[in-house]
Amino acid sequence: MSSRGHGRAWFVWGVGVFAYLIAITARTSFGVAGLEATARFEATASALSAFTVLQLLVYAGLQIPVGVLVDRFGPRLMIASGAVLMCLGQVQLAAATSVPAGIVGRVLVGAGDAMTFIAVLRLLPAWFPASRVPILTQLTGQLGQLGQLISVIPFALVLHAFGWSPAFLGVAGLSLLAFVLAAALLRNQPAGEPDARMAQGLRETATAVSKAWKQPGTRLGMWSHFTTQFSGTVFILTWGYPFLASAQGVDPAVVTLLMSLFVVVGIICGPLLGGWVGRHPLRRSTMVLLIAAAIAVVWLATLLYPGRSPLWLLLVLVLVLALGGPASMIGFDFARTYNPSHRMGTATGIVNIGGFCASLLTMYIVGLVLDLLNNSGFSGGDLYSLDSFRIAFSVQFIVLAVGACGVVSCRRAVRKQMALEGVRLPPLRAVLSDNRRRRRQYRAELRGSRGRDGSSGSDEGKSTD
Ligand SMILES: N[C@@H](Cc1c[nH]cn1)C(=O)NCC(=O)O
Repeated sequence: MSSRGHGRAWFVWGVGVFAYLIAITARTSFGVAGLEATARFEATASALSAFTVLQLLVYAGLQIPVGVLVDRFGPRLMIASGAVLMCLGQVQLAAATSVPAGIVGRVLVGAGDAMTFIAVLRLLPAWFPASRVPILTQLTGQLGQLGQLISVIPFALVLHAFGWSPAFLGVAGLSLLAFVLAAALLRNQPAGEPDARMAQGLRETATAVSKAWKQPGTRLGMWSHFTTQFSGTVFILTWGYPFLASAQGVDPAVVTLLMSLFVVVGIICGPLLGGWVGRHPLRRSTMVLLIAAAIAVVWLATLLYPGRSPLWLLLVLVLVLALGGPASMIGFDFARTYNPSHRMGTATGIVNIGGFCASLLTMYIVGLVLDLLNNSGFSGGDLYSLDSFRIAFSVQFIVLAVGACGVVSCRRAVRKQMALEGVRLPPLRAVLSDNRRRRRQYRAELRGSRGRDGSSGSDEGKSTD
């Protein structure tokens, strides 16, 4: 690609990331306005939680249809249409004064949001060389999370200074801007490149979905997303705040700081993980399992700690949970590398269902267990008591175990398929000892060459896995 073509690729990616960032702002803004929503809609806590649950249900339910539509119509149309839906949803919310009217707004936002991320990921292989895609996938996911900060800072400021309608109209304005940029500047692929869109009828669509699902690499992506994303999502969107502030007695300002760390950790670790995945494509599922194990261990330590956990342990908890976001992006890398480009949207949609289903399920069960313990008298009248959270949060170990079993069993199927294609995976132990041997050899050569002429040696050899 020419340097002009390169510039254009970064520009297209920038517009896509902006649209995704605004989708995250639209997704998270309602959570910031919880107290105002209670007063405006005169709603109970469970009616308010219906807003979030419904929005996420719409989001998860639309993933496969949207994936199919991305393959059919291309990312530009989907990103622009998603921005229009989110804009309409925020305008509806700005005007709504009853729970049903508010829910209509959130459903529109959930639908528009569902159309954005998959379509933005679909732009990457069309505009960039394959070697850059893993890092750019990570960067897309992490930069998008900055949308949460827009909700927490400028949106909250406008909400408190000018009220409900101006704040939501402001987010509607940002979605309108995303629409204009996408419609005017996005292109599905560089000029002169073949158009990967597939015009297909119902029967071909069903076949495409079934082929994407039958590909074990797609399911490996879905279980990877399922296993790594949910714990952090549940923590950030629902139960993290009451757990830290009420059960652990952390100062609210420190809680806000801990929650903001999520975004920062993702931005730092995402590209590192993306680079690692690019260098070790045959060890992606091992990384997924290691991060899932780290999440299980840090939860075990926090929930078993006698009494309230010290701040350092809560900090480690937040750091490890935040790693789950970048780790879940490995799932999309599986979808991309195990499916042809004309089926990538569909496969990405299947992967994206994993983490959001696990999150919805866990959010619901944790709430249910907290309610049950409170109604039984176990919580001593404190819905958010530490002992109740210890029991309720333990549900996560079951979800993690189910996810890890899914990863291991799909990985076996993928490896069997690779063996049939003649790709042999060297055992991890052999790779690690080979790496150690190369490092020793490199150091010895370096010492030798320094001894001879004082010059430095060549770069360290890359690992072979
Ligand atoms: N795994 C997330 C993205 C992410 C990255 N860091 C934290 N979260 C994901 O699946 N995103 C899809 C979306 O629509 O946001």
